[in-house]
Amino acid sequence: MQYEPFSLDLRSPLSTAAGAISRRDGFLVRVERGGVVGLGEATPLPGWTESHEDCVAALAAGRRPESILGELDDAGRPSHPAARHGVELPVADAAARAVDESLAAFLADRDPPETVPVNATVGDGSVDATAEATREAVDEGFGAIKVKVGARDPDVDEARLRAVRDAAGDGVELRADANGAWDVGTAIRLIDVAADLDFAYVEQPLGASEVEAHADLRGRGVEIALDESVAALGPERIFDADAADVVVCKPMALGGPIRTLDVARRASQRGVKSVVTTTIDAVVARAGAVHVAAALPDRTACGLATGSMLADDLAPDPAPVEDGRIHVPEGPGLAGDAFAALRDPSG
Ligand SMILES: O=C(O)CCC(=O)c1ccccc1C(=O)O
Ligand SMILES: [Mg+2]
Repeated sequence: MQYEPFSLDLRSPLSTAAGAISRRDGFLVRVERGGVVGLGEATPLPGWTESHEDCVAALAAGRRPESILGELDDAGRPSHPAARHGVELPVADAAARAVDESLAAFLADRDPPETVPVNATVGDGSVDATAEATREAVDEGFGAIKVKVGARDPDVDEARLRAVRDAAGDGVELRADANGAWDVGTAIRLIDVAADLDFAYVEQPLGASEVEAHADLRGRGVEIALDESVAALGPERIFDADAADVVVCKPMALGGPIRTLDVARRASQRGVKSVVTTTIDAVVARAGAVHVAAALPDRTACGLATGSMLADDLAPDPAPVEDGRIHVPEGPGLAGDAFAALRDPSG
């Protein structure tokens, strides 16, 4: 196993209620299996994964991939999800390449679709900037748009939600992500506005640990999606409390593509929908997440249109967004020969 660090700036910071994300520091990982080099990526984001420091320590030189895969916490969840993702992805990539299948086909129970629908991500901004970003997303062909809320006064967020629906028109699926910023009173108020505007879901209205309170917010005419809660407490806790209509599944936070698909399958068995998203990852992890989305048991727009947020990347994107959809790379593995230069250990 080899890993090398990278650092990528965002074109402009993504402003959220949990702070702005302006740079992504991670690791490109290579694992060789039976003469086949698999590619992976570990890009930690505190709040969803271990710290950068803990990720480095988990990947530290000389560690065997198997030991990283097996490192679990008391609840049986990966203790270093980003590092684990950095190992599980190349192992899966190499295995898929060895049998000449795309990663999606290798992971899925059935033939994966050729494309997956994705949502545009509109960061926090003024009412005008939010409306403008929404119009741009509609013009680009997105059929689903997620807007970040919770960073501003609730009156302003209410105006922003109305501006998004106005700018998007009736046919577009809308989502709002508060990143845990609201108290129960504010959440009820904004959830009722979102329901009135026919939003599909509100993501993480309350703090990550507030499982029961989230359960109480369901059934108000807009679905409740959980993201930080899934990363912090694990999916079982969410399922057991009936706390979510939708679980946000970030492969980087859940410990890899196979783990993520396992969570999505368990969700589906419980009637809970899954949405696969990135933590604004580089191109290798994004491609991995596209394959996971293609292998999902149900079809919902995923939060994978994050590549354009980066000013630079590790390689050209083999899975760009077109008309609100991403074409799933044909393979073998992650992206056929598209990542050949990254696979070369001397490069
Ligand atoms: O889901 C999306 O549309 C994009 C991904 C996204 O919003 C995100 C990106 C980095 C960290 C956290 C989040 C989040 O969903 O809260
Ligand atoms: Mg979120």
